[in-house]
Amino acid sequence: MEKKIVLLPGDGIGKEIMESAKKVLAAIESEYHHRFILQECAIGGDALDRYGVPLPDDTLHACNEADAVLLGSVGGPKWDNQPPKFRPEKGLLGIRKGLGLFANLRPVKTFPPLLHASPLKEEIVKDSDMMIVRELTGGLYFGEPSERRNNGEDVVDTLAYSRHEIERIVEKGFESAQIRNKHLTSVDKANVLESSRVWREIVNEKAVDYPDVEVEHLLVDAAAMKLITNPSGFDVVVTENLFGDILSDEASVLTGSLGMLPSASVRTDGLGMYEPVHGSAPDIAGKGIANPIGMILSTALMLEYSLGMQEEAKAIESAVMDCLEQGYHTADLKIKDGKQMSTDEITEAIIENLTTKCISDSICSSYV
Ligand SMILES: NC(=O)C1=CN([C@@H]2O[C@H](COP(=O)(O)OP(=O)(O)OC[C@H]3O[C@@H](n4cnc5c(N)ncnc54)[C@H](O)[C@@H]3O)[C@@H](O)[C@H]2O)C=CC1
Ligand SMILES: CC(C)CC(=O)C(=O)O
Ligand SMILES: [Mg+2]
Repeated sequence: MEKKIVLLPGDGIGKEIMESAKKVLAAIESEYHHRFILQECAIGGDALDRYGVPLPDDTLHACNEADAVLLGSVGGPKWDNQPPKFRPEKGLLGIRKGLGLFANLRPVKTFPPLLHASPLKEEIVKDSDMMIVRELTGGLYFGEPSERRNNGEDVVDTLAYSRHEIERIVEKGFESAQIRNKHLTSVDKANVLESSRVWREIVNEKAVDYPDVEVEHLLVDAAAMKLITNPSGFDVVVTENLFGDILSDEASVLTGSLGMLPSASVRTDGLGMYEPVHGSAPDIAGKGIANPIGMILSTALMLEYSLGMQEEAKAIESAVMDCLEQGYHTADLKIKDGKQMSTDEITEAIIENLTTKCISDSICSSYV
């Protein structure tokens, strides 16, 4: 198969982990005889430095023409004092909105070899397996007005949603629950926010169309607590943009590191942008120690969801698991034994597992 993929490395460790994704894609190409046409484009601070804007038109155009998009991460202290329109994060928000990627799917599943790497007790984290379905193109991150007033004495941000925006993400949540364990937790702040009360009404209306799915409503503060006291009680979580952003970073603690979590940002026609959950990690950027697993698993999600390569995606996931079982890990995972590796070393270890598995299982031959 021939597929066109746009790569948006971005800033900080985004550039480093994108190199890992490229190596994994090259291994998949050679093992499965595919051809990936890769086009690298600028976004975030990198785009600001090179073109003066965080999302150049050419980048958006290239992404629209592609079969899928892979993103590293954006942002960093260098651009923190830019005016709002010229912050790297505006580039990320702009590409999500520009491509209409309204649903951000963030799977959170613990890895058996890493149960002891979580700061939470092993018996608490051990059966965690959830999908956070986060609304991605509405809410506080996009609402207008968003500005300082009266010489900075007052400030306003706006949380706005249309019925349509809520309906489509809630439907995505129900659909995801139907193919998983048929339990949907809708997270809101309906005791305070009008937008949450409408959200809750829409969830209850939609529930009629999905009688096989059990629905539960949780206020976001209680959800944050339950996420770390009883994480295995969640199957699918559907929530608005800001709550989903915060809860997914919190949920990453179950796996041992924020660097482990992948995500898929999708719309209805199959185009998707795939990105790790974490940011550009300026504190470790340039040291060669970033954990590339969230990025590599995002690459697997891209193969599965946008490129129709389920077998290849499984091969990557199982190579990652093998690597963790062999005791290999990066410095962010607090593990006493095992072997600590750099970004490049662990990428090579994953690729070694991928290619060895391909040869020994002969799973690739059917794709020749
Ligand atoms: N999707 C994106 O591009 C996102 C961008 N950001 C941006 O990233 C910049 C830094 O934000 P922070 O709050 O520091 O969040 P962050 O997610 O970049 O880092 C938080 C902590 O997790 C660690 N970490 C994150 N990913 C890691 C990895 N793969 N391997 C090892 N350790 C990892 C970092 O070293 C840091 O200690 C900001 O400019 C922010 O706006 C933040 C979140 C998402
Ligand atoms: C940098 C933000 C715009 C987004 C974020 O933190 C995220 O999508 O996880
Ligand atoms: Mg975030």
